[in-house]
Amino acid sequence: MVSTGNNSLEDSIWGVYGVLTTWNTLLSIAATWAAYKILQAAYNLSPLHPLSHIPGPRLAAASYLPELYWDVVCGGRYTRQIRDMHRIYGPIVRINPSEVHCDDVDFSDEIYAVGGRKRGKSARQVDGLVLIHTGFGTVDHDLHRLRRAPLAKFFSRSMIARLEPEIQALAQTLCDKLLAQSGKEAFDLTVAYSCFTTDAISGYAFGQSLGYLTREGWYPNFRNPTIAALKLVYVLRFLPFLKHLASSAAWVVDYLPEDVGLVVRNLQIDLPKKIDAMKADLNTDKVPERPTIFAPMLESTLPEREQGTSRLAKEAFAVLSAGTETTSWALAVITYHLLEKPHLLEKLRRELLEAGAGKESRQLPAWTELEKLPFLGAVIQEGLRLSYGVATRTARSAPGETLLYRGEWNKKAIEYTIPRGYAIGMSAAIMHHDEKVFPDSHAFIPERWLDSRNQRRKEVERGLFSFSRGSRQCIAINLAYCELYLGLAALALRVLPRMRLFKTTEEDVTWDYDILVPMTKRSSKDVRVTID
Ligand code: HEM
Repeated sequence: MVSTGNNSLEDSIWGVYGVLTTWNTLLSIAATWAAYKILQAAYNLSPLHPLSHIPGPRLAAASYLPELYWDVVCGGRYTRQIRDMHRIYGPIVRINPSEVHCDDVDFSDEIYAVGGRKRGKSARQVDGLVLIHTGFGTVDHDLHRLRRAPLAKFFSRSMIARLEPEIQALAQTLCDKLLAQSGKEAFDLTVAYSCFTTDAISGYAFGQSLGYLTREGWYPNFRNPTIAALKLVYVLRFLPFLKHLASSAAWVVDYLPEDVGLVVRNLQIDLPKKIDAMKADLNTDKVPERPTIFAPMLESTLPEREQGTSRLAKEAFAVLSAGTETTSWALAVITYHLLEKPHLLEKLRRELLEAGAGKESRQLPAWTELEKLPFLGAVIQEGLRLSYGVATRTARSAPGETLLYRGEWNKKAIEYTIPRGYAIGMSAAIMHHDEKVFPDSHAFIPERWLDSRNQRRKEVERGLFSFSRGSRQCIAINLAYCELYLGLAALALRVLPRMRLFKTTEEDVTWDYDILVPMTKRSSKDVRVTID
């Protein structure tokens, strides 16, 4: 059909009209959204808001923009801003429209309470985690208790004591592998330690270790993919729907970079397979060769909806990722300082030798004996302090109580109420530099943990926040200490005297930004060493 001139003019007018209408609609939506946000910001700033009495920057009280800017645009730098806010506004500050931050260790037992006092997690904090439906990622107090109970038994002191021979053996394998680098080029020690901690937790939790220490070289390992996943935390906090894309990644696992593929394969393929096999074994009463983390979850009184394969796989994966980076980074920080200050290493070795450990011996004193050594314990505490564990704030909310803070600021008494349900948190990266508790806080000084009788100083111990506190503190403190005591003792006796730092300075172990865990300057190449 041939169109007339009138028709094409009419089409053009309708076309322009269509475009204008679409633009108008989009503009109206944008204007409505902007008006809504302005009204919301006005409410956040008004005396009507339940947090209006808490001091802090006005922009942070009005909107999440400062947090978005520092954590997403600048990459994990809001904790530093929060630290600076405390210097201006005091120990209690409002850091965003719905959250308060505290910098007073004396209030920590109220925020991280135990003994039947309910503590939820902040929903915004959990939104950044891919590991939804895990204990770690659970907002509600009661549901968290239900999910944590079977795991807590698995990580009890008596269970970990039974694991000691295995950790001893792994510590020696780590030393063998490090010594085999003798005369070779420099390598990344952080990655080597991560292979040790990954083998320990994977062997214990899944019945079969990932075997990174017995493989040639240090790659692939679990550190790189864990860091890659954690880098998304702040983006997901602002765009939480994106985390659901992760569930489709199993389809493309063969095309992903090797280390990212490793995470996806574990989470989406290998762990669900193990769980299904374990479920089948339980149905046939087959006794597993050794306990795994799945047995207590499947045999517990968890309701059936909590025992789905996908949820259990995520829970197991959370344990794997929480158990590797924290402990290995603490070991790396300790190693750096011992190599940088040889008199501390000498002192530590002397203590170990006096306790009966042989110079080149592969047999260490028992974990319980090592725990009695004051200087070894002090070195570990100081390493935990300067490695922070989780550097970012870990907020809690009290759904059933209003919290009352009483303290002092600028020599005046202050008092604030934190209304029920509102998140309030503390950050290890800030607390561990409280100069009142840890004078010269950036320096590595193990002696600060000991008094003149070589006993631990209680007031200093109270300042350590590495494992968090209360009902949601780290579930695997026993395992972490077991790895640190045995790993460090073996290293100090057999490897550290032959280890040299390579192009590594204090900057390479100093917190610069965070992605839950602390990160050093982006240009850093981690702790690199050679072996004589
Ligand atoms: C130096 C070593 C470690 C440090 C500093 C550390 C630190 C922490 C912190 C601060 C939390 C609380 C996080 C929050 O409040 O959101 C936590 C929770 C947790 N950690 Fe650790 N951790 C360490 C080792 C381990 C190990 C070896 C494992 C694994 C076996 C592990 C498994 C977990 C789990 C499962 C949770 C969640 C507990 C819950 O929500 O109930 N951690 N850890």
